[in-house]
Amino acid sequence: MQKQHIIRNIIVETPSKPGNFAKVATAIGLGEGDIGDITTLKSGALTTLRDITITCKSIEQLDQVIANIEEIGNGVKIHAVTDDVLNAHEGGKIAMKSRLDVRSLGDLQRIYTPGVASVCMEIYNHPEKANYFTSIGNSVAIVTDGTAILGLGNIGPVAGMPVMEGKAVLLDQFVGLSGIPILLNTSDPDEIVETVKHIHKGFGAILLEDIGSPHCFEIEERLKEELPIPVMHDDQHGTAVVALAAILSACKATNVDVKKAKIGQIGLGAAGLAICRMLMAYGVEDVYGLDRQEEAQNRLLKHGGKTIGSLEEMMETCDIIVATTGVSGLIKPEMVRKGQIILALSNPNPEILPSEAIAAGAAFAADGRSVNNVIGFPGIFKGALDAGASAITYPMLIAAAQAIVGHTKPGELIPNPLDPTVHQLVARAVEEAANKK
Ligand SMILES: NC(=O)c1ccc[n+]([C@@H]2O[C@H](COP(=O)([O-])OP(=O)(O)OC[C@H]3O[C@@H](n4cnc5c(N)ncnc54)[C@H](O)[C@@H]3O)[C@@H](O)[C@H]2O)c1
Ligand SMILES: O=C(O)C[C@H](O)C(=O)O
Ligand SMILES: [Mg+2]
Repeated sequence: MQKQHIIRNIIVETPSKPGNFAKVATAIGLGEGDIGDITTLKSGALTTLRDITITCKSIEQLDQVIANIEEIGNGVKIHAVTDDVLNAHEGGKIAMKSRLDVRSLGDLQRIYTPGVASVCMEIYNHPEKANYFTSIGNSVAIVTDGTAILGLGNIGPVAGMPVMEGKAVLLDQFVGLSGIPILLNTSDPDEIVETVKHIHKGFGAILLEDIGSPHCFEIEERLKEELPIPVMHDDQHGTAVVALAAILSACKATNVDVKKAKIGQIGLGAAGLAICRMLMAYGVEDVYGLDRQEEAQNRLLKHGGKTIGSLEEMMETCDIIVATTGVSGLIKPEMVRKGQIILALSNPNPEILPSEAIAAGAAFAADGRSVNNVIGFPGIFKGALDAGASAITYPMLIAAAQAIVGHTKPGELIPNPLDPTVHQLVARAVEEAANKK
């Protein structure tokens, strides 16, 4: 099991004189806490109250940070230490809400009975009208069996629900789609395929999330074949789109021809195999893969990739390294080659911290927080639904990656996911690519 990040909010009062906040920041830094958002809650003549978000690697480190701040004295006081991450999850992050108000009898008759019967019959007689007169075309089922929740492993679908709710929040806020988590009490491929087939009619598309390998491959393939709506396993193809985009941006910045570069993928599970397949579909000639499981390596060979003997050999051979193993700290700084591009994408902790990789000589380095499928999946689903596509194809995924690259600032690997334009651009590119077929 992975070690966790401890995120806490410290409410600190300081005398309203220059330099006092600097003392608090130094105390946090000396305890190796990482400062995030800072909100001034009160700015009085005598004292100032701030809410400071900090991230620590352990509870012991958090205790050290708190002790450091308390030691400052001279009017610097901690009022509270709160767990805002946990608080934000109270009651869950999503809710099914009505878009219409029911205020009068007329509303009731229009929205519900008897009015609704005529809409039912309209759809019965013209099934395609369900797209206009229901929310189906705007709804995405977020399906998990809980077998590969982030890099936390098989913690089950209920423990994975906060991730599924998170994906729903992102679909809503970035592209206006309704994401509805479906938690499966089975990880048997036959049962999953059967269940999704039975419930698909209520959805415009199916997003498979955090389903472990190798069963995720069979499940996605079968559902794609058997359902008339888009199905995409986000950990495979959403991740592959974003990894391709980051690689293209890094190559642009370093004048490297991506198709001629040697690219090494460590971890050939859901994300890793899809990244290799995406790179090969883009035209990269030398894609090398490494996994501790032989069957995962064989899968890559079947898809036309190459394997390599060891982690050390891969780090020596390849110009670009992508890692999706779920193993924090797997890549040691001494393995990094000067000028390498390193994407250590495992969440919640990367195979090597970007700062360590850069200090060890990498030209570009990023982790799974910045190179994250959040940049891809909302626009991919929106574009596919807007196009009325029955499937999500490689040309649509490559168009998504190119839209991301087109919106990336020089010197950066990936755009800011909070920039709403990027999701609109991805959606438009995917829709256009779908319509080209
Ligand atoms: N940044 C993103 O957007 C993003 C998206 C998807 C997945 N991920 C991360 O990628 C990681 C893997 O996710 P997944 O869904 O592919 O899981 P997975 O279980 O399908 O794949 C992990 C693979 O890594 C291999 N592996 C483990 N330790 C290894 C080692 N020491 N050397 C070589 N191979 C090793 C395993 O055998 C397995 O095949 C997770 O941490 C997840 O959070 C990140
Ligand atoms: O959920 C994320 O942050 C990205 C990805 O889907 C993952 O499983 O790590
Ligand atoms: Mg995931």
